[in-house]
Amino acid sequence: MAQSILDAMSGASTGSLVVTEPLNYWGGKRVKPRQEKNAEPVFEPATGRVLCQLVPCGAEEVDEAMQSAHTAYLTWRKMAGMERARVMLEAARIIRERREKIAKIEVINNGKSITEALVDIDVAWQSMEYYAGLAGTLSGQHIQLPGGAFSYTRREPLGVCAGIGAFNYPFQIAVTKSAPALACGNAMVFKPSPMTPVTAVILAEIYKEAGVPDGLFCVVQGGAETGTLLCGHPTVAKVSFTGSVPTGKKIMEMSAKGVKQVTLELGGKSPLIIFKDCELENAVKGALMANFLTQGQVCCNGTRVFVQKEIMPQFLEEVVKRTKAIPVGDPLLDGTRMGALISKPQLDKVLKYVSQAKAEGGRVLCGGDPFVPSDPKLKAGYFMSPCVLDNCRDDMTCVKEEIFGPVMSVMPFDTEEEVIKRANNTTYGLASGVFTRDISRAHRVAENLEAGTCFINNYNTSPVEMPFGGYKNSGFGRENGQVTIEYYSQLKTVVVEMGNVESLF
Ligand SMILES: NC(=O)C1=CN([C@@H]2O[C@H](COP(=O)(O)OP(=O)(O)OC[C@H]3O[C@@H](n4cnc5c(N)ncnc54)[C@H](O)[C@@H]3O)[C@@H](O)[C@H]2O)C=CC1
Ligand SMILES: C[N+](C)(C)CCCC(=O)O
Repeated sequence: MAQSILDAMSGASTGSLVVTEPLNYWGGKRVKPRQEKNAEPVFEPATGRVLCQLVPCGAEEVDEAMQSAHTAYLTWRKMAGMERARVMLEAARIIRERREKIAKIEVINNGKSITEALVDIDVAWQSMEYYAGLAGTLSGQHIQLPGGAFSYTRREPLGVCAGIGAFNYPFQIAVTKSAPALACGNAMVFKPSPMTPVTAVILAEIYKEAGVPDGLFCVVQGGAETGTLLCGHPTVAKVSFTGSVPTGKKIMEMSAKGVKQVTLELGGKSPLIIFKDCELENAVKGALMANFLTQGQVCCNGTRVFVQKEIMPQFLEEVVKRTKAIPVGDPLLDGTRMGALISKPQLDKVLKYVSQAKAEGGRVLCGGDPFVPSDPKLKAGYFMSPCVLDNCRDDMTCVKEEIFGPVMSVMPFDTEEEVIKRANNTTYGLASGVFTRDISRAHRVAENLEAGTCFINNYNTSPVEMPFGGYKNSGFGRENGQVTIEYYSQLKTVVVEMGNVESLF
């Protein structure tokens, strides 16, 4: 059943898919929404056509999903880590087997190129394999106490966790949150972004096929209101959120009321520092990777590109040449490297940042305009040409605010000391990057940058083994890597007396 829905949907091409199957999932099956009168259209970014209807879940539906997740949790938490691992490895195998189909649907819903979506799905099954591998390793400590007494610690699950996702990596975010959660013995109720509701439910079906108890991974659809219901629900032990800083602050406030743990993966305005002793071609490639993946809608993008003055002309010439050569268009074509932005309002917002940059003294070296592909079916898609802005200053809006579009701002610098100060002059702290051939400088810069990640001589690589998360307003908690186990589990101390109780009373 689940596979036949996927097979049918993935037969589509750009401009032809209409999704009518229910997008909620709990109790081991897709669940029809109750409040059809609240339906809102979801658009295919490449064509501007309606892809499906989004019907937000209300309190009753969220409650049903929670109960279903809690029931599954009671079974799942009792299973040995190795048993959970076996189920998760099967889920990883199924994702891998269906990678092309899932990627295709992700592209139709999100607008990114198929080349990128395939990488996203590969990262998803790798994440599942990685946390399956860790599921059997959860363990505690044995502590010897006087008189033969001792204590030991147990790493236990938290319970039902809520996951709230952004639109830019819909399937991958659902896996990045649920894989470590499930490995630790938790259940998860996940709410995707209302703009990208289609692929999370495919993950739910894959988990079911792999053998998780019904309800272990539930999907509820909706926007801010449904998200609020999740954060306030008494069953929820932890909220893991990916999205913007303003929403992250609200999530934290709401979670505080129930003393729920939170992980916040928020936005950024990351610096990429290119020294004159770098290998220029790699630095240029790195700058493109730091700015143009997923049409620039990536939280950890290095959008403030600081280039040492002496190499500025060569850098600009090369970066502009390569940016102009990026093939923009139908995201399902193999040759396309940049697809459509997520929505019309997002496209308008990004274009406005470009005009404002011009008004504030920036110079557009290329792109920054709406792009209309020649294919008639793409005429109403949300495309723009990737943009390089020169002549930027630290006080310009395009340098201070997260644009979330394909816009690179370039600024000159003189010295290491100066550039570190300028790079850190932001409330964000998600990522950073440095290109240099001087290894002492590379590590010194990495140490001094206030960010959760520093890439040396590359940018935006994302192996699942390494922790990812923010400093400052970019959030806290980590995703990926071993450390995430700590964010999805809690420690119990068991104290064992071997002698008589020495009472003071
Ligand atoms: N650090 C990270 O890992 C990542 C961060 N982001 C950040 O996310 C932003 C873009 O994503 P968007 O989807 O536009 O962000 P957003 O903050 O508008 O929405 C994110 C999610 O929160 C939900 N939501 C909105 N208001 C809510 C509320 N009051 N209570 C509960 N849930 C609520 C939305 O429905 C959506 O599922 C950018 O700022 C970007 O930097 C995006 C991807 C990764
Ligand atoms: C996959 N990667 C590293 C390009 C981006 C991951 C963070 C995000 O979801 O925006």
